Amino acid sequence: MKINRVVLRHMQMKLKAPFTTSFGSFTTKEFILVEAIDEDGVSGWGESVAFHSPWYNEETVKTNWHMLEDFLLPLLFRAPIEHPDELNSRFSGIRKNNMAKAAIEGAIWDLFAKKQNVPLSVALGGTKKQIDVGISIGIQKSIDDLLRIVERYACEGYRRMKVKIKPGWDVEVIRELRRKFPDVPLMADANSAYSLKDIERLKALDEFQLLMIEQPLAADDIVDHATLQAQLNTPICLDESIHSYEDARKAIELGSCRIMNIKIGRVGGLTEAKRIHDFCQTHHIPVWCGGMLEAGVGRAHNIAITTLSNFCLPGDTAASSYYWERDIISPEVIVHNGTITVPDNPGIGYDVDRQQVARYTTFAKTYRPSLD
Ligand SMILES: O=C(O)CCC(=O)C1=CC=C[C@@H](O)[C@@H]1C(=O)O
Ligand SMILES: [Mg+2]
Repeated sequence: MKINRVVLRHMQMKLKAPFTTSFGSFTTKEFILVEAIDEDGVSGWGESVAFHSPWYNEETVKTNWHMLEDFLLPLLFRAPIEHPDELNSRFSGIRKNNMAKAAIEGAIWDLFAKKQNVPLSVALGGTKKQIDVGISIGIQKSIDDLLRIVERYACEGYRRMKVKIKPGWDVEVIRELRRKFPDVPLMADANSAYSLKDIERLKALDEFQLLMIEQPLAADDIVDHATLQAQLNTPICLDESIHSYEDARKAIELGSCRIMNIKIGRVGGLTEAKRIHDFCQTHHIPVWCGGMLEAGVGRAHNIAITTLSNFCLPGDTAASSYYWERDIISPEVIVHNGTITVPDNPGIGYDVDRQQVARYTTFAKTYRPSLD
């Protein structure tokens, strides 16, 4: 594939409801939409999941734009691409900045699948035609508000409920949830709000048959998580701690987790996500696809990777309508009784709605290979 040009668009989409975690709350999602166009005029689409501020990891919308403009696109334009797997090594001289790498790599994977005339899921080696999905619910003002939201989405058939916890909003909240929903598949995401000093409080969650506790300790830790997992019956799931195949290998070797949340942007792209998936599969560690409040392009990539066989727990890929008044893809992502039917059109499988894209674009810039 010879890339003729890449368009970066800075997007702003208003969330239907504020998203609150132990770090704070926001109501608008800013992100970069990447369109890579080849010499035949075919477009591949990617979406950066970096937030406006560095609360989830060290990347932001602005750092991603800088990395794409000054480093990654010049490397992309340097030579034609036979297969998207090449980009991992082509970008290997750039440290970290995984979300920026994943944004352009995802666009190239979409373009590659379209050129092969196969769905992205098939190009990745996925086999599932339907995927089970869960829903992630931010911290609410009251337990009653949380119970009402869980009730609504359990009735809609979502296969798993993910609620946020933090010190002071944990044991009592989970107890009330279990009282009202004794059988609903339930997990808690702590977003690193605890330390080993809280071990007794975290052990108290063992009585509630949670599917997992996600990222209870520091975002860059795998050692203390191993100490904690040895004392918890509930499986620990790592999210923020896992940035690469190497991190996944070390976490499994140390026994830091029994489940892994794979986010394409956090690990640097679909190629690395697939490597981690395969490694976890050989070590009997189930994985699921985390979410980053993606718009439709990122959501489509998440659906495609979730068709790999070891994605055996429901992920955070809810319907477009859970986040947006109008998404940027057509058709939008629909969840029916907790499942998504995997599109079988070429590439990401959804059309990008250019009218909606234009509506949410605040500014855009086109990049071409330099003439030298
Ligand atoms: O995209 C979704 O619906 C899930 C969003 C979500 O739960 C998260 C996004 C980013 C950081 C966290 O707060 C949390 C997560 O850890 O997965
Ligand atoms: Mg998480």
